[in-house]
Amino acid sequence: MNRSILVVDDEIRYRELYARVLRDAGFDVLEAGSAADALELLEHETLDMIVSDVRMPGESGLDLLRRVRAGKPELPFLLVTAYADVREAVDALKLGAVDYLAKPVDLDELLAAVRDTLGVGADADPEIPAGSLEGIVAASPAMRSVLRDAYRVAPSDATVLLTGESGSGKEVVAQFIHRHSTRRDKPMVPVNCAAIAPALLASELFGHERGAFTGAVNKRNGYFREAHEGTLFLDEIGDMPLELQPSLLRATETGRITPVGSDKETLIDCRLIAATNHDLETDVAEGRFRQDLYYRLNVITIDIPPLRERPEDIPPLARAFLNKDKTEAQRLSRAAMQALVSHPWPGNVRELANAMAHVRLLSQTDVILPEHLPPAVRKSAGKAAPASRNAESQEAPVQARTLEQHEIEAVTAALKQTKGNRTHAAQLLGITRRGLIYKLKRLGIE
Ligand SMILES: Nc1ncnc2c1ncn2[C@@H]1O[C@H](COP(=O)(O)OP(=O)(O)OP(=O)(O)O)[C@@H](O)[C@H]1O
Repeated sequence: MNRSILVVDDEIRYRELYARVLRDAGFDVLEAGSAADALELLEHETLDMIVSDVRMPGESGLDLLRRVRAGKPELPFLLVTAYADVREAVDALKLGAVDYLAKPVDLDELLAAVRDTLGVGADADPEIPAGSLEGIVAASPAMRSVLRDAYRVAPSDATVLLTGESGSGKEVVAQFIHRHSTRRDKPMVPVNCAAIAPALLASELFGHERGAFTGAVNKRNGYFREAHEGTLFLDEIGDMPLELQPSLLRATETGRITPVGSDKETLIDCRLIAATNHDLETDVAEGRFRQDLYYRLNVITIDIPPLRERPEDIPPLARAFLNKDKTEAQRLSRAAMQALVSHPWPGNVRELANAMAHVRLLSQTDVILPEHLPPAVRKSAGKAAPASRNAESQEAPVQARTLEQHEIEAVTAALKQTKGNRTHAAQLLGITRRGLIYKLKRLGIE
Protein backbone atom coordinates (compact mmCIF):
# COMPACT_ATOMS: atom_id res chain seq x y z
CA MET A 1 0.00 0.00 0.00
CA ASN A 2 1.20 3.49 -0.78
CA ARG A 3 2.28 5.66 2.11
CA SER A 4 0.12 8.69 2.61
CA ILE A 5 1.40 12.12 3.46
CA LEU A 6 -0.45 15.24 4.52
CA VAL A 7 0.99 18.50 3.18
CA VAL A 8 -0.03 21.62 5.13
CA ASP A 9 0.61 25.11 3.77
CA ASP A 10 -1.68 28.13 3.49
CA GLU A 11 -0.11 29.12 0.18
CA ILE A 12 -1.72 26.98 -2.44
CA ARG A 13 1.04 27.22 -5.07
CA TYR A 14 3.69 25.87 -2.71
CA ARG A 15 1.36 23.29 -1.21
CA GLU A 16 0.52 22.02 -4.68
CA LEU A 17 4.15 21.96 -5.70
CA TYR A 18 5.26 19.89 -2.69
CA ALA A 19 2.24 17.63 -3.16
CA ARG A 20 2.99 17.03 -6.82
CA VAL A 21 6.64 16.23 -6.21
CA LEU A 22 5.61 13.69 -3.57
CA ARG A 23 2.84 12.26 -5.77
CA ASP A 24 5.25 11.91 -8.69
CA ALA A 25 7.47 9.90 -6.36
CA GLY A 26 4.59 7.50 -5.70
CA PHE A 27 3.13 8.74 -2.41
CA ASP A 28 -0.55 9.36 -1.73
CA VAL A 29 -0.88 12.99 -0.79
CA LEU A 30 -3.58 14.89 1.06
CA GLU A 31 -3.53 18.66 1.32
CA ALA A 32 -4.66 21.12 3.98
CA GLY A 33 -4.56 24.92 3.86
CA SER A 34 -4.49 25.48 7.63
CA ALA A 35 -3.72 23.77 10.92
CA ALA A 36 -7.45 23.51 11.62
CA ASP A 37 -8.13 21.72 8.31
CA ALA A 38 -5.19 19.42 8.98
CA LEU A 39 -6.55 18.46 12.40
CA GLU A 40 -9.96 17.70 10.90
CA LEU A 41 -8.40 15.45 8.24
CA LEU A 42 -6.41 13.68 10.92
CA GLU A 43 -9.60 12.54 12.59
CA HIS A 44 -10.74 10.54 9.56
CA GLU A 45 -7.65 9.63 7.61
CA THR A 46 -4.83 7.22 8.26
CA LEU A 47 -1.59 9.07 7.65
CA ASP A 48 2.04 8.03 7.59
CA MET A 49 3.57 11.47 7.80
CA ILE A 50 2.89 15.23 7.91
CA VAL A 51 4.88 17.90 6.08
CA SER A 52 3.90 21.37 7.26
CA ASP A 53 4.96 24.97 6.77
CA VAL A 54 5.56 26.89 10.00
CA ARG A 55 4.13 30.31 9.21
CA MET A 56 0.42 30.22 8.55
CA PRO A 57 -2.40 32.54 9.54
CA GLY A 58 -4.23 31.20 12.60
CA GLU A 59 -2.43 28.34 14.24
CA SER A 60 1.17 27.90 13.11
CA GLY A 61 2.93 24.71 12.05
CA LEU A 62 4.47 24.54 15.52
CA ASP A 63 1.01 24.72 17.14
CA LEU A 64 -0.11 21.92 14.83
CA LEU A 65 2.93 19.86 15.77
CA ARG A 66 2.12 20.33 19.48
CA ARG A 67 -1.47 19.21 18.95
CA VAL A 68 -0.52 16.22 16.82
CA ARG A 69 2.05 15.12 19.38
CA ALA A 70 -0.62 15.09 22.08
CA GLY A 71 -2.78 12.57 20.17
CA LYS A 72 -0.35 10.72 17.89
CA PRO A 73 3.11 10.80 19.44
CA GLU A 74 4.60 8.53 16.76
CA LEU A 75 3.39 10.24 13.60
CA PRO A 76 6.47 11.62 11.76
CA PHE A 77 6.27 15.39 11.31
CA LEU A 78 8.55 17.39 9.00
CA LEU A 79 8.52 21.17 9.26
CA VAL A 80 9.38 23.67 6.58
CA THR A 81 10.77 26.58 8.55
CA ALA A 82 10.86 30.12 7.40
CA TYR A 83 14.20 31.26 6.23
CA ALA A 84 16.55 29.27 8.41
CA ASP A 85 15.11 30.69 11.61
CA VAL A 86 17.28 28.75 14.02
CA ARG A 87 15.02 29.30 17.03
CA GLU A 88 12.01 27.95 15.18
CA ALA A 89 14.03 24.95 14.03
CA VAL A 90 15.22 24.18 17.57
CA ASP A 91 11.66 24.51 18.90
CA ALA A 92 10.50 22.14 16.17
CA LEU A 93 13.01 19.47 17.13
CA LYS A 94 12.26 19.89 20.85
CA LEU A 95 8.59 19.38 20.13
CA GLY A 96 9.39 16.16 18.32
CA ALA A 97 9.61 17.04 14.63
CA VAL A 98 11.69 14.43 12.83
CA ASP A 99 13.44 17.12 10.87
CA TYR A 100 13.08 20.59 9.45
CA LEU A 101 13.82 22.05 6.03
CA ALA A 102 14.83 25.67 5.69
CA LYS A 103 13.62 27.81 2.81
CA PRO A 104 14.52 27.95 -0.03
CA VAL A 105 13.17 24.42 -0.26
CA ASP A 106 15.32 22.08 -2.27
CA LEU A 107 12.82 19.63 -3.79
CA ASP A 108 15.36 16.81 -3.87
CA GLU A 109 16.00 17.41 -0.18
CA LEU A 110 12.28 17.36 0.60
CA LEU A 111 11.90 14.04 -1.20
CA ALA A 112 15.01 12.59 0.45
CA ALA A 113 13.82 13.67 3.92
CA VAL A 114 10.42 12.05 3.39
CA ARG A 115 11.94 8.86 1.98
CA ASP A 116 14.47 8.63 4.84
CA THR A 117 11.79 9.13 7.44
CA LEU A 118 9.52 6.49 5.94
CA GLY A 119 12.37 4.15 5.02
CA VAL A 120 11.32 4.12 1.36
CA GLY A 121 13.92 3.73 -1.38
CA ALA A 122 14.31 6.17 -4.21
CA ASP A 123 12.65 5.52 -7.56
CA ALA A 124 14.42 6.64 -10.68
CA ASP A 125 14.45 10.44 -10.99
CA PRO A 126 11.80 11.92 -13.24
CA GLU A 127 13.20 12.04 -16.74
CA ILE A 128 12.69 15.06 -18.89
CA PRO A 129 10.85 13.80 -21.98
CA ALA A 130 13.04 13.38 -25.04
CA GLY A 131 12.62 16.21 -27.49
CA SER A 132 11.56 18.76 -24.91
CA LEU A 133 14.97 20.37 -24.55
CA GLU A 134 14.59 22.23 -27.84
CA GLY A 135 18.20 23.22 -28.35
CA ILE A 136 19.20 23.43 -24.69
CA VAL A 137 22.49 21.63 -24.17
CA ALA A 138 22.66 19.73 -20.89
CA ALA A 139 25.36 17.07 -21.04
CA SER A 140 26.73 17.63 -17.52
CA PRO A 141 25.15 16.11 -14.40
CA ALA A 142 24.96 19.65 -12.95
CA MET A 143 22.91 21.01 -15.85
CA ARG A 144 20.70 17.92 -15.99
CA SER A 145 19.92 18.42 -12.32
CA VAL A 146 19.06 22.09 -13.02
CA LEU A 147 16.64 21.06 -15.75
CA ARG A 148 15.10 18.31 -13.63
CA ASP A 149 14.36 20.87 -10.91
CA ALA A 150 13.01 23.28 -13.51
CA TYR A 151 10.82 20.55 -14.96
CA ARG A 152 9.45 19.73 -11.53
CA VAL A 153 8.50 23.29 -10.62
CA ALA A 154 7.22 24.18 -14.09
CA PRO A 155 3.57 23.04 -13.76
CA SER A 156 3.04 24.83 -10.44
CA ASP A 157 2.48 28.55 -10.12
CA ALA A 158 5.35 28.87 -7.67
CA THR A 159 7.60 31.89 -7.95
CA VAL A 160 11.08 30.74 -8.93
CA LEU A 161 14.36 32.54 -8.33
CA LEU A 162 17.13 31.67 -10.79
CA THR A 163 20.63 32.50 -9.67
CA GLY A 164 23.85 32.24 -11.63
CA GLU A 165 26.60 34.26 -13.22
CA SER A 166 25.95 36.42 -16.22
CA GLY A 167 25.53 34.38 -19.41
CA SER A 168 25.11 31.06 -17.60
CA GLY A 169 21.63 30.40 -19.04
CA LYS A 170 19.11 31.86 -16.60
CA GLU A 171 16.82 33.11 -19.35
CA VAL A 172 17.11 29.80 -21.17
CA VAL A 173 15.96 28.00 -18.00
CA ALA A 174 13.15 30.54 -17.47
CA GLN A 175 11.88 29.82 -20.98
CA PHE A 176 12.12 26.09 -20.34
CA ILE A 177 9.97 26.49 -17.19
CA HIS A 178 7.43 28.58 -19.10
CA ARG A 179 7.26 26.05 -21.96
CA HIS A 180 6.48 23.26 -19.50
CA SER A 181 3.96 25.24 -17.47
CA THR A 182 0.20 25.34 -17.84
CA ARG A 183 0.68 28.91 -19.12
CA ARG A 184 2.70 27.83 -22.15
CA ASP A 185 0.13 29.08 -24.67
CA LYS A 186 0.33 32.60 -23.26
CA PRO A 187 3.33 34.89 -23.51
CA MET A 188 6.45 34.93 -21.39
CA VAL A 189 7.37 38.59 -20.99
CA PRO A 190 11.05 39.18 -20.22
CA VAL A 191 12.00 42.42 -18.47
CA ASN A 192 15.58 43.39 -17.77
CA CYS A 193 15.27 45.50 -14.62
CA ALA A 194 18.84 46.81 -15.03
CA ALA A 195 18.19 48.11 -18.55
CA ILE A 196 15.26 50.39 -17.71
CA ALA A 197 15.87 53.80 -16.17
CA PRO A 198 14.86 53.55 -12.50
CA ALA A 199 12.48 56.51 -12.87
CA LEU A 200 10.54 54.66 -15.59
CA LEU A 201 10.52 51.19 -14.10
CA ALA A 202 7.32 51.62 -12.05
CA SER A 203 5.25 52.66 -15.05
CA GLU A 204 6.90 50.04 -17.28
CA LEU A 205 6.02 47.30 -14.81
CA PHE A 206 2.72 48.41 -13.36
CA GLY A 207 1.49 50.61 -16.22
CA HIS A 208 0.18 54.15 -15.95
CA GLU A 209 -2.93 56.19 -16.53
CA ARG A 210 -3.14 58.77 -19.26
CA GLY A 211 -1.61 62.00 -17.96
CA ALA A 212 -0.07 60.30 -14.91
CA PHE A 213 3.13 62.27 -15.50
CA THR A 214 4.56 64.63 -18.09
CA GLY A 215 4.82 62.70 -21.32
CA ALA A 216 2.24 60.06 -20.37
CA VAL A 217 0.09 60.88 -23.37
CA ASN A 218 -1.52 57.46 -23.51
CA LYS A 219 -2.51 54.89 -20.97
CA ARG A 220 -0.04 52.01 -20.68
CA ASN A 221 -0.77 48.52 -19.43
CA GLY A 222 2.71 47.64 -18.16
CA TYR A 223 4.52 44.32 -18.22
CA PHE A 224 2.54 42.72 -15.38
CA ARG A 225 -0.65 43.02 -17.41
CA GLU A 226 1.06 42.14 -20.70
CA ALA A 227 2.00 38.85 -19.06
CA HIS A 228 -1.67 38.18 -18.20
CA GLU A 229 -2.18 34.42 -17.83
CA GLY A 230 1.46 33.94 -18.83
CA THR A 231 4.84 34.35 -17.16
CA LEU A 232 6.66 37.53 -16.19
CA PHE A 233 10.44 37.07 -16.23
CA LEU A 234 12.16 39.73 -14.13
CA ASP A 235 15.83 39.53 -15.05
CA GLU A 236 18.47 41.27 -12.90
CA ILE A 237 16.01 41.63 -10.05
CA GLY A 238 18.96 42.66 -7.85
CA ASP A 239 18.94 45.98 -9.71
CA MET A 240 15.35 46.75 -8.77
CA PRO A 241 15.38 50.15 -7.02
CA LEU A 242 14.64 49.93 -3.29
CA GLU A 243 11.66 52.28 -3.51
CA LEU A 244 9.92 49.97 -6.02
CA GLN A 245 10.44 46.82 -4.03
CA PRO A 246 7.40 47.25 -1.72
CA SER A 247 5.07 47.40 -4.76
CA LEU A 248 6.65 44.25 -6.16
CA LEU A 249 6.32 42.53 -2.80
CA ARG A 250 2.67 43.53 -2.72
CA ALA A 251 2.12 42.21 -6.24
CA THR A 252 3.60 38.82 -5.35
CA GLU A 253 1.74 38.60 -2.03
CA THR A 254 -1.71 39.79 -3.04
CA GLY A 255 -1.71 39.51 -6.82
CA ARG A 256 -2.60 43.20 -7.05
CA ILE A 257 -0.87 46.20 -8.57
CA THR A 258 -1.64 49.91 -8.67
CA PRO A 259 -0.83 51.58 -12.00
CA VAL A 260 1.04 54.89 -11.71
CA GLY A 261 -1.45 57.77 -11.41
CA SER A 262 -4.36 55.49 -10.53
CA ASP A 263 -6.07 55.12 -7.20
CA LYS A 264 -7.52 51.75 -8.11
CA GLU A 265 -5.85 48.40 -7.67
CA THR A 266 -5.86 45.90 -10.50
CA LEU A 267 -5.82 42.13 -10.12
CA ILE A 268 -3.04 40.41 -12.00
CA ASP A 269 -2.64 36.79 -13.00
CA CYS A 270 0.90 35.93 -13.98
CA ARG A 271 3.58 33.56 -12.82
CA LEU A 272 6.74 35.27 -11.70
CA ILE A 273 10.25 34.04 -12.45
CA ALA A 274 13.06 36.27 -11.20
CA ALA A 275 16.76 36.02 -11.96
CA THR A 276 19.88 37.55 -10.54
CA ASN A 277 23.62 37.36 -10.86
CA HIS A 278 24.05 39.25 -7.58
CA ASP A 279 24.43 37.61 -4.24
CA LEU A 280 21.06 38.84 -2.97
CA GLU A 281 21.88 37.82 0.58
CA THR A 282 24.77 40.31 0.58
CA ASP A 283 22.50 42.92 -1.01
CA VAL A 284 20.05 42.37 1.86
CA ALA A 285 22.83 42.59 4.47
CA GLU A 286 24.05 45.83 2.90
CA GLY A 287 20.59 47.36 2.69
CA ARG A 288 20.20 47.33 -1.11
CA PHE A 289 17.48 44.71 -1.23
CA ARG A 290 14.50 44.27 1.08
CA GLN A 291 14.66 41.20 3.24
CA ASP A 292 10.91 40.50 3.03
CA LEU A 293 11.01 40.55 -0.78
CA TYR A 294 14.10 38.33 -0.77
CA TYR A 295 12.32 35.78 1.43
CA ARG A 296 9.32 35.95 -0.82
CA LEU A 297 11.37 35.24 -3.95
CA ASN A 298 13.71 32.72 -2.38
CA VAL A 299 11.22 29.91 -1.65
CA ILE A 300 12.22 27.89 -4.71
CA THR A 301 15.69 28.72 -5.98
CA ILE A 302 17.52 27.08 -8.87
CA ASP A 303 21.21 27.83 -9.07
CA ILE A 304 22.80 27.53 -12.51
CA PRO A 305 26.48 26.69 -12.11
CA PRO A 306 29.04 28.66 -14.11
CA LEU A 307 30.19 26.94 -17.31
CA ARG A 308 33.70 26.31 -15.91
CA GLU A 309 32.14 24.05 -13.28
CA ARG A 310 30.43 21.86 -15.90
CA PRO A 311 33.08 21.30 -18.54
CA GLU A 312 31.09 18.38 -20.04
CA ASP A 313 28.75 20.98 -21.58
CA ILE A 314 31.54 22.81 -23.41
CA PRO A 315 32.14 20.44 -26.39
CA PRO A 316 28.44 19.99 -27.34
CA LEU A 317 27.78 23.72 -26.89
CA ALA A 318 30.82 24.64 -28.98
CA ARG A 319 29.75 22.27 -31.77
CA ALA A 320 26.19 23.56 -31.70
CA PHE A 321 27.25 27.23 -31.89
CA LEU A 322 29.87 26.52 -34.56
CA ASN A 323 27.55 24.64 -36.87
CA LYS A 324 24.21 26.32 -36.26
CA ASP A 325 22.27 26.66 -39.54
CA LYS A 326 25.19 25.30 -41.60
CA THR A 327 25.00 22.55 -44.20
CA GLU A 328 28.73 21.70 -44.12
CA ALA A 329 29.81 21.12 -40.54
CA GLN A 330 33.21 22.34 -39.33
CA ARG A 331 35.08 20.13 -36.88
CA LEU A 332 37.03 21.20 -33.84
CA SER A 333 40.48 19.65 -33.51
CA ARG A 334 41.37 17.94 -30.25
CA ALA A 335 43.77 20.74 -29.33
CA ALA A 336 41.17 23.42 -30.04
CA MET A 337 38.60 21.52 -27.99
CA GLN A 338 41.07 21.17 -25.16
CA ALA A 339 41.69 24.91 -25.19
CA LEU A 340 37.92 25.48 -25.05
CA VAL A 341 37.50 23.07 -22.15
CA SER A 342 40.43 24.63 -20.25
CA HIS A 343 39.22 28.21 -20.65
CA PRO A 344 37.48 29.60 -17.52
CA TRP A 345 34.64 31.32 -19.46
CA PRO A 346 34.03 34.28 -17.14
CA GLY A 347 31.17 35.24 -19.49
CA ASN A 348 29.87 31.66 -19.47
CA VAL A 349 27.77 30.29 -22.34
CA ARG A 350 27.34 33.72 -23.91
CA GLU A 351 31.12 34.13 -24.11
CA LEU A 352 31.41 30.67 -25.70
CA ALA A 353 28.73 31.63 -28.26
CA ASN A 354 30.67 34.83 -29.06
CA ALA A 355 33.94 32.91 -29.36
CA MET A 356 32.37 30.48 -31.83
CA ALA A 357 30.87 33.40 -33.79
CA HIS A 358 34.43 34.75 -34.06
CA VAL A 359 35.61 31.36 -35.38
CA ARG A 360 32.76 31.18 -37.90
CA LEU A 361 33.61 34.62 -39.25
CA LEU A 362 37.36 34.26 -39.46
CA SER A 363 38.04 30.67 -40.45
CA GLN A 364 36.92 28.81 -43.54
CA THR A 365 38.83 25.59 -42.83
CA ASP A 366 37.14 22.23 -42.22
CA VAL A 367 39.05 21.65 -39.03
CA ILE A 368 39.39 24.36 -36.40
CA LEU A 369 42.81 24.59 -34.78
CA PRO A 370 43.74 26.49 -31.61
CA GLU A 371 45.07 29.40 -33.69
CA HIS A 372 41.57 29.98 -35.06
CA LEU A 373 40.24 30.65 -31.59
CA PRO A 374 40.03 34.17 -30.08
CA PRO A 375 43.28 35.19 -28.31
CA ALA A 376 41.77 35.05 -24.82
CA VAL A 377 40.72 31.43 -25.37
CA ARG A 378 43.92 30.42 -27.17
CA LYS A 379 45.90 31.38 -24.07
CA SER A 380 44.11 28.60 -22.19
CA ALA A 381 45.45 25.88 -24.51
CA GLY A 382 47.52 23.31 -22.66
CA LYS A 383 46.26 24.38 -19.23
CA ALA A 384 44.67 21.83 -16.91
CA ALA A 385 40.96 21.45 -17.45
CA PRO A 386 38.83 22.74 -14.61
CA ALA A 387 37.11 20.11 -12.49
CA SER A 388 33.37 19.71 -12.58
CA ARG A 389 31.55 20.93 -9.51
CA ASN A 390 30.78 17.47 -8.25
CA ALA A 391 34.24 16.07 -8.75
CA GLU A 392 35.78 14.85 -5.56
CA SER A 393 39.04 16.54 -4.97
CA GLN A 394 41.24 17.05 -1.99
CA GLU A 395 42.95 19.78 -3.90
CA ALA A 396 39.98 22.08 -4.04
CA PRO A 397 41.86 25.20 -2.88
CA VAL A 398 44.54 24.65 -5.54
CA GLN A 399 41.83 24.09 -8.18
CA ALA A 400 40.10 27.27 -7.09
CA ARG A 401 43.34 29.23 -7.37
CA THR A 402 44.00 27.86 -10.83
CA LEU A 403 40.52 28.76 -11.96
CA GLU A 404 40.94 32.27 -10.64
CA GLN A 405 44.26 32.49 -12.43
CA HIS A 406 42.52 31.39 -15.63
CA GLU A 407 39.84 34.02 -15.13
CA ILE A 408 42.43 36.74 -14.56
CA GLU A 409 44.18 35.76 -17.77
CA ALA A 410 40.97 35.72 -19.80
CA VAL A 411 39.87 39.11 -18.49
CA THR A 412 43.32 40.63 -18.98
CA ALA A 413 43.54 39.24 -22.52
CA ALA A 414 40.13 40.69 -23.39
CA LEU A 415 41.16 44.10 -22.02
CA LYS A 416 44.41 43.95 -23.95
CA GLN A 417 42.63 43.00 -27.15
CA THR A 418 40.27 45.95 -26.78
CA LYS A 419 43.05 48.32 -25.68
CA GLY A 420 41.47 48.74 -22.27
CA ASN A 421 37.96 49.53 -23.52
CA ARG A 422 35.81 47.97 -20.82
CA THR A 423 32.58 48.05 -22.79
CA HIS A 424 34.13 46.16 -25.70
CA ALA A 425 36.02 43.77 -23.41
CA ALA A 426 32.76 42.97 -21.61
CA GLN A 427 31.07 42.29 -24.97
CA LEU A 428 33.89 39.96 -25.94
CA LEU A 429 33.52 38.09 -22.64
CA GLY A 430 29.77 37.96 -22.97
CA ILE A 431 29.13 39.84 -19.74
CA THR A 432 27.69 43.25 -18.96
CA ARG A 433 30.01 46.18 -18.38
CA ARG A 434 28.88 46.22 -14.78
CA GLY A 435 29.64 42.49 -14.53
CA LEU A 436 33.15 43.14 -15.83
CA ILE A 437 33.72 45.92 -13.30
CA TYR A 438 32.54 43.58 -10.55
CA LYS A 439 34.92 40.87 -11.79
CA LEU A 440 37.87 43.30 -11.98
CA LYS A 441 37.22 44.25 -8.38
CA ARG A 442 36.89 40.65 -7.24
CA LEU A 443 39.99 39.51 -9.09
CA GLY A 444 41.96 42.55 -7.92
CA ILE A 445 42.78 43.76 -11.45
CA GLU A 446 43.48 47.47 -11.77
N1 LIG B 1 22.39 25.13 -21.91
C1 LIG B 1 22.37 25.92 -23.00
N2 LIG B 1 22.19 25.39 -24.23
C2 LIG B 1 22.20 26.19 -25.33
N3 LIG B 1 22.37 27.52 -25.29
C3 LIG B 1 22.54 28.11 -24.10
C4 LIG B 1 22.54 27.35 -22.89
N4 LIG B 1 22.73 28.19 -21.85
C5 LIG B 1 22.83 29.41 -22.37
N5 LIG B 1 22.72 29.39 -23.72
C6 LIG B 1 22.83 30.55 -24.64
O1 LIG B 1 23.79 31.45 -24.06
C7 LIG B 1 23.37 32.79 -24.11
C8 LIG B 1 23.24 33.36 -22.71
O2 LIG B 1 22.18 32.69 -22.02
P1 LIG B 1 21.10 33.47 -21.12
O3 LIG B 1 20.71 34.77 -21.76
O4 LIG B 1 20.02 32.52 -20.77
O5 LIG B 1 22.02 33.78 -19.85
P2 LIG B 1 21.64 34.63 -18.53
O6 LIG B 1 22.20 33.88 -17.37
O7 LIG B 1 20.17 34.93 -18.52
O8 LIG B 1 22.50 35.95 -18.76
P3 LIG B 1 22.35 37.41 -18.05
O9 LIG B 1 22.62 37.22 -16.60
O10 LIG B 1 23.42 38.21 -18.71
O11 LIG B 1 20.96 37.89 -18.34
C9 LIG B 1 22.05 32.78 -24.88
O12 LIG B 1 22.34 33.03 -26.24
C10 LIG B 1 21.54 31.36 -24.71
O13 LIG B 1 20.75 30.97 -25.79
